[in-house]
Amino acid sequence: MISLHDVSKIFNSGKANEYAALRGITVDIAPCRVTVLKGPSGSGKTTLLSILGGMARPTTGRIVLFDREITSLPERFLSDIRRRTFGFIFQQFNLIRGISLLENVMIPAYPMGERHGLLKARAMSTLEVYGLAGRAATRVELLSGGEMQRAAIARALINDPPVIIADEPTAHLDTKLSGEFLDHMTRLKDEGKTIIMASHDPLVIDAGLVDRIVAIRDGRLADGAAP
Ligand SMILES: Nc1ncnc2c1ncn2[C@@H]1O[C@H](COP(=O)(O)OP(=O)(O)OP(=O)(O)O)[C@@H](O)[C@H]1O
Repeated sequence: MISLHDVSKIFNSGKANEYAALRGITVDIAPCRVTVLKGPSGSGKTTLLSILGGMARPTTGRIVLFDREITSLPERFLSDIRRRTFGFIFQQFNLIRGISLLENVMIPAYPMGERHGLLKARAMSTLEVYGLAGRAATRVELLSGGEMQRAAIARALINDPPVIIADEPTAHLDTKLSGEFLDHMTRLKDEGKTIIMASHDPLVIDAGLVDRIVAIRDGRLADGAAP
């Protein structure tokens, strides 16, 4: 469903500090499966996730999403595809402090132009699924760690994207919360979502829900990794 063909990402191209974060990556992400990008710090996992999720463009190579080449689409088309296709869960969750949980969850849907009342009702029912409806008006910085984690998942789901992308989602969670996070991902997988996570956490890598591990080292697929 997402195919990268010979993708590279060069930062600071042509300058003294030029750096090749990804080199010659060819990979196919299967639908309705859980794929984990595994590799040491600095190996290129976040860069690869950003390219898979349409948040960054490759320097060279091609991206095909649902049989459509999206490599060179103008930003306005790409951002529309990004919003409809992907839900993002960031390391440390990146919730916006100072505003309520409900507003945080609604933010990714604002550009879709839906009527405010409808969007609010949808956000509330998503919060209900995650046991957070009673906390909707609470500023996010007042939530517990577990609530923040569920809030981040709810926000990623607000546009009902087919693909969830999570960058080191358990890096700042204890074992119990990490297990709960994986339980949520298992349920989403059962609902047919495609899940792509970057992680070097053994709890994630060895989890039963993982269908495929893509190992990365120094910006390349590690030896033996099939596309
Ligand atoms: N905007 C940028 N400009 C220059 N170099 C960058 C930029 N973003 C990433 N890099 C470099 O590219 C390499 C890969 O970074 P990336 O964040 O993808 O690795 P990672 O595997 O996700 O690491 P971590 O597990 O520490 O998050 C690193 O050496 C990083 O310093």
